[in-house]
Amino acid sequence: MSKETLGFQTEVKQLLQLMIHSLYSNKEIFLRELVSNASDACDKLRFAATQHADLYEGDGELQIKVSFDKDARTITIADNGIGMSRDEVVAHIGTIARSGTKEFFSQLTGDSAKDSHLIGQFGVGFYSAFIIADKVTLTTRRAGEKEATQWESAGDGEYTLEQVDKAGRGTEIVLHLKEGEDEFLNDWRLRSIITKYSDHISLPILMQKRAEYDDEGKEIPSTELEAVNQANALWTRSKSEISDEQYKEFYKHVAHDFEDPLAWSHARIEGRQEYTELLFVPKRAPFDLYDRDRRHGVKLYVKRVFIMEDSEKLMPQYLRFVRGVIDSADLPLNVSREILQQSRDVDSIKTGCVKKVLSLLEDLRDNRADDYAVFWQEFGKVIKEGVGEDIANKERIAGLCRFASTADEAAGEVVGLADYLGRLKEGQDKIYYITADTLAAAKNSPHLEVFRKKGIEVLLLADRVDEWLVSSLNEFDGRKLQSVAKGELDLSQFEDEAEKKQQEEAANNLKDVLEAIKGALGEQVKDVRVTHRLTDSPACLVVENHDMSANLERLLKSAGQEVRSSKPILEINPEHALVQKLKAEAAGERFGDWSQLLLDQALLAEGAQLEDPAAFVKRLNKLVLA
Ligand SMILES: Nc1ncnc2c1ncn2[C@@H]1O[C@H](COP(=O)(O)OP(=O)(O)OP(=O)(O)O)[C@@H](O)[C@H]1O
Repeated sequence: MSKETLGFQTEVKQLLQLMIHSLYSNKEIFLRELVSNASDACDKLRFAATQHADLYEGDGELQIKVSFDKDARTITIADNGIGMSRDEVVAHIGTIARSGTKEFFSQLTGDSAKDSHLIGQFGVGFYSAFIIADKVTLTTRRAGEKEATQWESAGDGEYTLEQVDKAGRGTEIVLHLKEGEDEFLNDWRLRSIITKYSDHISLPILMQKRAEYDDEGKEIPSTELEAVNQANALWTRSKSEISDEQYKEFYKHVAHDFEDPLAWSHARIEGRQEYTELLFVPKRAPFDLYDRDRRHGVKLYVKRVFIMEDSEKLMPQYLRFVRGVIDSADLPLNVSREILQQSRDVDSIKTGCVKKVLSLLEDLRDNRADDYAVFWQEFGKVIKEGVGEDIANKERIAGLCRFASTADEAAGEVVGLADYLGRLKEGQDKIYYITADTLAAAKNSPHLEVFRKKGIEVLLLADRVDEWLVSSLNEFDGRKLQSVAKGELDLSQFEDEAEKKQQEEAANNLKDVLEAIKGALGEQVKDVRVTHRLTDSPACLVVENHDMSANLERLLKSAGQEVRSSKPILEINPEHALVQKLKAEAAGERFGDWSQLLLDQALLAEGAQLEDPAAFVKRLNKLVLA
């Protein structure tokens, strides 16, 4: 087949530009990325060969070779891993086959200073070659196939594809260096980059042996190769032999991340199941955190043979940001996805690893508050999913959660449930919260008025996932969670006799008016009653304890779900001037309008949309002008 020219996907062009700008000051990472890909390709071959040993084709020793040619001004990275077929080259190199990519790139502003941090969320990979090269030639032969494919591009929007001959399987990448990048045509420089970033790779990374000198000081060039790295899998070494730097570099390799991790846990577990886990918490959420098809999770190895990546079997959804490896000593090597789905052994590994991650996060929470704040900012909403998802660990996960609160509102700090319990008022036996669709709506909700007055703290829940969280968490540390917008409010333990008496009288005085309002509003409300929740507002809405909150109802409706509305109860503030006015107008012709206004403003205050806003405006104007 003759040479064909194809165009890059638009996003690839954008990625290349972004990368060259944002990574120029750290350009040596191209080698880490290419070596990392080569090592993944060898891992894949090793696994494929557990089923088809002939894939090794007499070239059994997996390795990566790095070389350079001063005269040609090229650097070559070659592996004898799985290689790629022509179709795979088109699919993987020249296209970014990740859903959400378009949306991600639409966030770019074109201002490289502003955009440069975004590259970290995306990962750099193969294209990082173009930071230092103005032409890249990739030649690859898929294991088990005869034909090889050559891909070549100057990174300017197009690439060529050609069928070629290649001696062995695997991939060879030749970088033709840009003007001014000659510092990389240097044995010492390349070796030190490999040691810095890729020492932990479990395969040997080979380079030509250093030149020796004869007695007369003449160079004897050697054609022998030697390993530049330690070439044993990092997680198999003992903790005391691994430096923080090495852990960080290993993380960047497994996670394809660009930044250091926030924390990690490394342990060898013995007992019913024997395995090693090395798990990392990233510092930043990837752009596709909420994408169901996202890739890159925890990698499963069996006796150091890579089996697969990104298995939900190894980490629950709410810990989907965790990266790293689990290496089992007991699972069979030819374990398939299907077997994994049902394996009890895998379940017990997962249970153990989840506990490790939770301990790691608790440690972060208790001992590294600033880092925990970073973590919470990035992954808090995902962790909250865990309260509903992981019943066995519900209480621990709830203990990790942070919420906005009415305590110290000015500081805008988020608080944990344990902090809340530590500040309970004398006689308080519940954890109070309010849900709303924005923090502002929660904060300004009329339901909080009496709590503010009495100095009782209320948690302000405004994340979508919060409704799910509170529906799964009835209590924490033995204390019930109670919505301030649900049920009859009983704060009698905080009230003195005089207050109680006054409330009773107020309710008695308004008895007839309550009935009249109820009559005027008809089917719109379940009941109308006097409240002690309010100090400043005339009215608010509540639902019964077992009913769905109005906020959840709105969330479900906006997600297109059909929900049976639960009728609210209108509670009115006997002290408020508007209510007093209503009482005075009880027999008047405007009573119906006043009642409707009371209901409508209570709805607006909790963030609801009126069914007939125009009628509301008309009614309001009529009453104002009367
Ligand atoms: N040396 C190689 N041998 C075989 N396949 C490779 C090789 N290098 C890259 N690939 C294929 O190309 C794909 C894209 O590589 P690229 O480095 O762009 O992204 P990645 O490594 O998958 O992820 P990230 O973008 O997060 O780094 C890889 O997933 C792999 O399928």
